[in-house]
This record gives sequence, structure tokens and C-alpha cells, in this order.
Amino acid sequence: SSVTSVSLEELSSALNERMLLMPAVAGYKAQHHLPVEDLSREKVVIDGMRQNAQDAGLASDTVVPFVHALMNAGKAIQYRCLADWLATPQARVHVTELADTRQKIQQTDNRLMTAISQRLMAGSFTEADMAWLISQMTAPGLSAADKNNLLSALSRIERAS
Ligand SMILES: C=C(O[C@@H]1C=C(C(=O)O)C=C[C@H]1O)C(=O)O
Repeated sequence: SSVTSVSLEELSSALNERMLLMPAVAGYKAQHHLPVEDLSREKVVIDGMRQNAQDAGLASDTVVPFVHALMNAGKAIQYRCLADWLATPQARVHVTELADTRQKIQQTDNRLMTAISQRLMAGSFTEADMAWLISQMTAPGLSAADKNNLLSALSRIERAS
């Protein structure tokens, strides 16, 4: 149905937009000599996502592996950016405030939970959905394994009963 394809497109754009925000986060951290991994921020993201999931009618426990996969992919992109900037420091991006970028990340996370819940109202993800989603994950710096981990965690998300 059109609801299905609209929510799948929304899921895919929110996912890509989230990944495209990672170079700005990495650029800020490089400039301020901060590590990529920020566990206190990860706790905030997980708690926020659980709340978003619950508000969207999802079983919040089932989104946690997906959130970890999102953050792993986000960190992987950042490490790849940092590695690239060793050879071409002039290519380093962004003087964007971290708080502003994180606010944008939070908005994509909210959209993700809503779109996933909408899509699951029509039933589970199909093989065709998964193949389409993989083909649409075009943000630079994602490996095939990152994409597979994201989709396998996505397929474990359930609506609240
Ligand atoms: C994106 C960031 O970098 C890492 C990835 C996170 C994420 O994907 O949400 C959260 C915390 C960090 O470990 C960040 O610090 O905001």
C-alpha cells in the first residue's frame, strides 16, 4: 500500500540523514581532541529512543539492538573520517556546534521510530523491503557489514502488544 512505501521511504531518508550528520560530529571531535565514543551520550540516545519507541507504539526493548547498530555504524563512519583526515587534514569538515548536530540526530531518531512503527502496522519487513533499504543506504563510510547489522537489528523490532 502507499502507507507502506511512504513509511519505508521515510525510514530510509531518516537513516541516511542520520549517517550524513556523522562527519560533522567527527569534525567537532577532531577539532576539540575528543574521543569518538561517548558513553554518557549513548545512554541519553538509548533512553530517548526507548521513549520514542514507546510513544510510537513499539515494544521498547526490541529497539535497543537497533539503536546499538545505529550507534556502531555512526562511530564507524566517524573513525573512517578521522582516518581519511590524517592524510588530508584540509578536508576536515565543520565548525558546527556538537549540541546542534545532536539535536538534528535526535530528530532523525524520532522520525525513525515513527516510520518503523507505521511500516510494521502493515506487517513484517519483506525481503524486498530489506533489499530496497540496502540499496538506498548510500551515505559515505558505511561498510556492507554495517548495513547488514542495521537491517538484521531492524528486523527484530516489534510493535507493542
Ligand atoms: C554521534 C555521536 O558519536 C557516537 C555515536 C552516537 C550515536 O550514533 O548516537 C552517540 C555517541 C557517540 O558514542 C555523538 O557523540 O553524538
